[in-house]
Amino acid sequence: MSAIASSSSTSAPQPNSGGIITQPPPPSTLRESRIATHSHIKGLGLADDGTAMDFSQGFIGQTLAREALGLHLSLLKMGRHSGRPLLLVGPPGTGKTALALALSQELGSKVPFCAMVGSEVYSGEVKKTEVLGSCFRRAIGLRIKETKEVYEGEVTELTPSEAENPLSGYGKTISHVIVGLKTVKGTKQLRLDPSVYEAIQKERVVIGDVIYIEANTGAVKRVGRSDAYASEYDLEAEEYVPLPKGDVHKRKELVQDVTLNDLDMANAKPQGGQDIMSVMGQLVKGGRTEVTDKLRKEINKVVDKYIEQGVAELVPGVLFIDEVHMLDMECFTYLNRALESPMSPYVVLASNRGICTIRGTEYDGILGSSSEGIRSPHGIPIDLLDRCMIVKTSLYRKEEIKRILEMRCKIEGIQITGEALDRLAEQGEKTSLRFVLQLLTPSNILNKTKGAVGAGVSVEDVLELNELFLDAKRSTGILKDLEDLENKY
Ligand SMILES: Nc1ncnc2c1ncn2[C@@H]1O[C@H](COP(=O)(O)OP(=O)(O)OP(=O)(O)O)[C@@H](O)[C@H]1O
Repeated sequence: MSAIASSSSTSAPQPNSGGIITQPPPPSTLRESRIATHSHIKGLGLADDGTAMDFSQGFIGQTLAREALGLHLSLLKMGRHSGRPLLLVGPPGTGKTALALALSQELGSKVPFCAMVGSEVYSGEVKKTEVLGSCFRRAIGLRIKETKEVYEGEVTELTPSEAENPLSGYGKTISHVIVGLKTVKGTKQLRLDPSVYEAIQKERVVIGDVIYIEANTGAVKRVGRSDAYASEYDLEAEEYVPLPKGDVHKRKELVQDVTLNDLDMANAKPQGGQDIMSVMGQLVKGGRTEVTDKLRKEINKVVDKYIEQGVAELVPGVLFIDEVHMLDMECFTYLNRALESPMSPYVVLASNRGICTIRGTEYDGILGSSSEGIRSPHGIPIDLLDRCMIVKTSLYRKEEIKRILEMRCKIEGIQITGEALDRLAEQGEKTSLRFVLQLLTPSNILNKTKGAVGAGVSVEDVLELNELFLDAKRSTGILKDLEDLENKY
């Protein structure tokens, strides 16, 4: 019988010998909503000599900006970003977000990437600097190598055992679960705590999967599907792994990629179960419920110790702040300080504004006096601007817009005629790339509702859409006309 059978292991992460929890919760860097529009971007599309290829990895045009980012990428890979943020400036819809994403893709999936929008810092509940702080920590990775005692093998049996619920008298609960594990060398049957069963379910483990269970925490990790099942389907996205060698119960070197924010969250949440005794226990032991500066400092100390001992390695990632002009003076002061910290990620800022007021510097004084505030390029204080490496993006030509539209049509499965594409590209040159990209899906719906059979979205559909939707320029024009009319009478 297993040693963990009797231990009160829980699926909640437990502290390790260093006193902090290193078991990663689901990655906190996942943000998909803003990424979908950039699904065609797969990288910067640079040749080996660093020059931008005409059309590669989903990127068209913007060659100078791509090459500049390529150079930054090399600096980053050499670990020499030296706290200088990169600032992307240019008109709306010229690919600043796309460039930042491409940079993160070039760095690979193991390097954390955290994207935020400047206005996200404003909330009634959380301090602005707190939001910024947690984003900074989301963008700093830690690769931890630990040798742990594990039970590893292919699952041959998974039998939960039910019992009467002792608390309510109604319904049933799981009293334990029997898991059979097989390796090349042998097999073992484990009798495990119900919380481990929860962890098994969370990982969606089924018979035939290769898993390991950490002996002292009960954490379960699904490695993949056993090789023996490889011929089950002709086409599958499953990752197949060989049957583990050695004993089921062994010591194994595990590599975990976590972010500092993951560690903060895992250590801030109360540990233990939901029953009354655990809750009381947490109160007595001072169970923490929020991430405080003190907790972060404690974690930093342990992380420093790990790095010194060679157990962990710091992986600085990328923090992307879009619409940076939305930050205010307090945030910029925080940014300046955070950039100088030795644990700073690579910061990429983006703004589509020209000279504008820095938020937080304007005021309505007493006795009716007011100040317009400090005006600065891109709404960024001069001292921070001075530190930035600035890269400019420029407007697209008709031909480039046409190719980007063509690519998006392919990805979204939209059929469109050559003339309609030409028309949209022409319009994009006069309005913006984003506007015409946004017209693609509605034009397809319009075309389908008409029941038109043929080559797809036509010029008529595009013209009809133009009556339904206005671009920014036309909308401003209409407002101006109205104003003139009002002034006349
Ligand atoms: N050079 C390019 N090649 C391919 N697609 C592009 C290119 N530039 C922009 N796009 C696409 O155009 C759309 C708008 O670009 P993006 O959101 O990156 O612009 P932005 O400069 O960040 O705009 P804003 O200033 O309004 O935030 C996205 O779908 C993006 O993927």
